[in-house]
Amino acid sequence: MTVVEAQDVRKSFGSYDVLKGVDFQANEGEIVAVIGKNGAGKSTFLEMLMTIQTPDAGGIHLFGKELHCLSINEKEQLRKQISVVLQPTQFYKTMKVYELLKLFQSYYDSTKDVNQVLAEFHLEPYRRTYFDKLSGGWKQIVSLAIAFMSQPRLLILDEPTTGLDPHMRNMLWNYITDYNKRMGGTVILTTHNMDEVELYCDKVMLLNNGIAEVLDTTERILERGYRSIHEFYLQNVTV
Ligand SMILES: Nc1ncnc2c1ncn2[C@@H]1O[C@H](COP(=O)(O)OP(=O)(O)OP(=O)(O)O)[C@@H](O)[C@H]1O
Repeated sequence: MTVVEAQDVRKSFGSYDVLKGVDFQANEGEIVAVIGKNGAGKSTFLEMLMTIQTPDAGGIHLFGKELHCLSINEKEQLRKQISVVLQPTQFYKTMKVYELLKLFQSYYDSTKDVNQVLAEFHLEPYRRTYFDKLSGGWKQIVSLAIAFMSQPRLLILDEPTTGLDPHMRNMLWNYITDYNKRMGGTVILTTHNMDEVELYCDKVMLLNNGIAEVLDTTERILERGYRSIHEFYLQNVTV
């Protein structure tokens, strides 16, 4: 089943054309990496899938529904099936880990038990720690635990592992791949780490000069003769 489909999506900020006609597709159960250099428009594209930005032209279908045609109410229903991990905002600072999970449990009307979530994510030692006092890695783990409170069909992650040490990165990816396998959930993420793309992602969209220059499986990209996804990136993206 197609979960996300974008056709000829365009977006400009002033005179700067960031996306010049992007085509994209993600199917149920796929882990898809959106890659490209700084400023390529990766976050802008993800924000459209999150329904917080609208394209200037082109269409986006989520779960078979064209976003442009939905009422506010229908959009809200659709958002319930999506979880996102963004950079945490100011308000997280003043809350303890347990309080944050409790808060999102009620926002999402989740049946998940907060104590169970704390145990699953090895967060028990930090339950009374203020979010702001956690290391960058644990902040990301808490953000992911929050995202999973709603048991989403689609998970969108903007640079989830940036700045994390190898163990924390590994832990985060274990949660993501486990969710993907257990629930058949679709994951779309941005990253600058090409090793992670090769290890964990089924599919890659390379954004370059405002278009999706490549949209293919990691397997097929490597079959073209690249020794790694890292090499593929370096050969296809100019500085
Ligand atoms: N709201 C906005 N107003 C004006 N320009 C914007 C806005 N949002 C993004 N941009 C510009 O659009 C371009 C694409 O930004 P975006 O954050 O999508 O890129 P990115 O590929 O995610 O980059 P990075 O890898 O550095 O995070 C950048 O030049 C950015 O400055």
